[in-house]
Amino acid sequence: MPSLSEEELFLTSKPGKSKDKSHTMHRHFHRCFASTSTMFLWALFLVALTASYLSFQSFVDNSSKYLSTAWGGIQWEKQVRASAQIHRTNGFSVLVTGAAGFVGTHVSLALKKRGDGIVGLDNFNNYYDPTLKKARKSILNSHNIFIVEGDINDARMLAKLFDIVAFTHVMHLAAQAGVRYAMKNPNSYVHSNIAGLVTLLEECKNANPQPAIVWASSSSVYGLNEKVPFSESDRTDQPASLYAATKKAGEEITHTYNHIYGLSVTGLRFFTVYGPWGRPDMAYFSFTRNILQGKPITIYRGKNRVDLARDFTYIDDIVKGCMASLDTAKNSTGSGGKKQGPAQYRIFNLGNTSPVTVPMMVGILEKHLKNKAKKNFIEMPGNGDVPFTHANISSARTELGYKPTTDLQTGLKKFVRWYLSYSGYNHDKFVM
Ligand SMILES: O=C(O)[C@H]1O[C@H](OP(=O)(O)OP(=O)(O)OC[C@H]2O[C@@H](n3ccc(=O)[nH]c3=O)[C@H](O)[C@@H]2O)[C@H](O)[C@@H](O)[C@H]1O
Repeated sequence: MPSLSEEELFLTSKPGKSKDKSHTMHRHFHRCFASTSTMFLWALFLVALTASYLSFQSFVDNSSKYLSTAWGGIQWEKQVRASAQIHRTNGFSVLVTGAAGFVGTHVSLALKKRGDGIVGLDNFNNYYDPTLKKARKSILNSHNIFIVEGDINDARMLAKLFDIVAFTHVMHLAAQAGVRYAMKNPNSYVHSNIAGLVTLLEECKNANPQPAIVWASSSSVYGLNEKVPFSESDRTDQPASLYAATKKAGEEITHTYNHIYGLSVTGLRFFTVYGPWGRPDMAYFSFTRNILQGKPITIYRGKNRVDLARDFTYIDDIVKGCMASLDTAKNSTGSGGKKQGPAQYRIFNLGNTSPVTVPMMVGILEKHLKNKAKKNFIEMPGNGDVPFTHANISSARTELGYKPTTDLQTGLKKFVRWYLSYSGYNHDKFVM
């Protein structure tokens, strides 16, 4: 049986005029239906398009939930360029990652004050109160330093920055810090200290010219070592925390990029840095807050009630070490992602060389705060802490001219002055 055409399917047999009328009606109906079905197909197509867009978005969101999209556009590019402008002869143009962090803020200001160009980058995560990071950002902005809100895992954003500015240096300070928090949120350490580092190095290696890199490692890489003071040549293969392990991994990863791509790398092992605008998760900071609020503090002790000790290092000394590292960093040798010759690879301890016990640190705070602490002593939990740190700084002294000058008494006095002013305990204005 011959099959009926679509048109025929809609034509029922009615004689005469009525047939014609009905034919016309059916034609009209058919046209209507045909356009409805076209519309239906279009609607289906649009639904499918929207669905695939949404699922792509959710893929992007899921795979990069830390990434910010608060970048891009003509105005943004203008701000980046203006901030990177160099205002001294032979000055640098530096990308400072973690710029709204404790060390990042101080280093950015020091660079700006001497006429270097800086672009800051920070993801403003909530590891500790982002209000403090925003307050630091305001200070930086008031010194004409622009801070890009973004994550070092965002390769597109980094590529854009390197597109806009020929950075001479990268001061890489963005990291997941804190020794004990690594037990609560291990993935945040992998995200920032490993994945983020690799993403950043990939962009640095691709950049033309390649920047020289100075970055923050940590005294924690010495782990369970007992030989003191800690020297750069000592073993670093027995970390006590995941934080330490990721910093150690960072040293190996940067070495690889130095070896394969000719990136100039300087790793700085910071020793318990403290001072104004510091990190609220650190002991000296949280103890200060508790002492003022009349709350108890917990002081850890080692085996046989031995006091823990740290080579507390004042922020201004650390800044000098960072600046000297930038100043003495040789150019990277690669170009277009290819190594052209051997490049500089350095690691330095930046400590104070005079460890102080934690109870002594508390005593100094009590004096400056004119308040007694309510102390609870407990045995150090197995949470990644090490019993003591002590830096040998002879390498930094010889090669960087690094010479720490602030003892814990003086440094904590400055910190307390800042803290009282920042927290509104007094109206003494603290100027950076
Ligand atoms: O040099 C580093 O590489 C690291 O320095 C810093 O780590 P730490 O030296 O462990 O500083 P911090 O937490 O202030 O504890 C100080 C002392 O107080 C003790 N401590 C701590 C907390 C507490 O409640 N009680 C206590 O006794 C504690 O046991 C310790 O003995 C940075 O946080 C870290 O990011 C990294 O940069």
